[in-house]
Amino acid sequence: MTPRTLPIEPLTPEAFAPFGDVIAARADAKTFAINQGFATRFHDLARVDVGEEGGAVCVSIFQARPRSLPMRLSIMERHPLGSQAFVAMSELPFLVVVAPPDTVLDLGAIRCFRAGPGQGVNYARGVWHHPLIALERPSDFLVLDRAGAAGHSNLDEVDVQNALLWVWN
Ligand SMILES: NC(=O)N[C@@H](O)C(=O)O
Ligand code: NI
Repeated sequence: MTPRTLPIEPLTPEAFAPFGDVIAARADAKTFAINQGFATRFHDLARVDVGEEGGAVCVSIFQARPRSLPMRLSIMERHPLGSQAFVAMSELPFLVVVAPPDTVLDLGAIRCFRAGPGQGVNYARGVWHHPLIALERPSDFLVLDRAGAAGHSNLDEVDVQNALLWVWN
């Protein structure tokens, strides 16, 4: 395999649309002034899709340790029964590595986005992604994904170390 470095793309709703939603105070969001004008609601930003096979929304915090760059991708995973959202609770950037939700991972279709301060992502159900890639310092993430009955596997994984896919800073 020839080593390949993935370009790091800016995270925009349009570019990320094949993989899910960008969770942010987006310019294209439907907004409402609420709470007597003391807040603005950026409405309905992401599709939380966890109902397959009796699933329910699960709200968690991931305390993530930063990865060091350059980094070779190790694994790609997907959750066939539910979406998964990550919203940084710090002002730090993080990397989002994704591929389309085909049953078989397409190594050539893997893309890397950089989520900036104030941005989060919601992986649509079945979208391939690398496990959370936090940067710079330990940081917390709010995570919304699927809680389901035992015995319903919601995780497909592929070891991609031999694909020699790298992300640099
Ligand atoms: N293991 C776990 O819950 N996290 C992964 O699904 C991930 O995408 O980081
Ligand atoms: Ni995941």
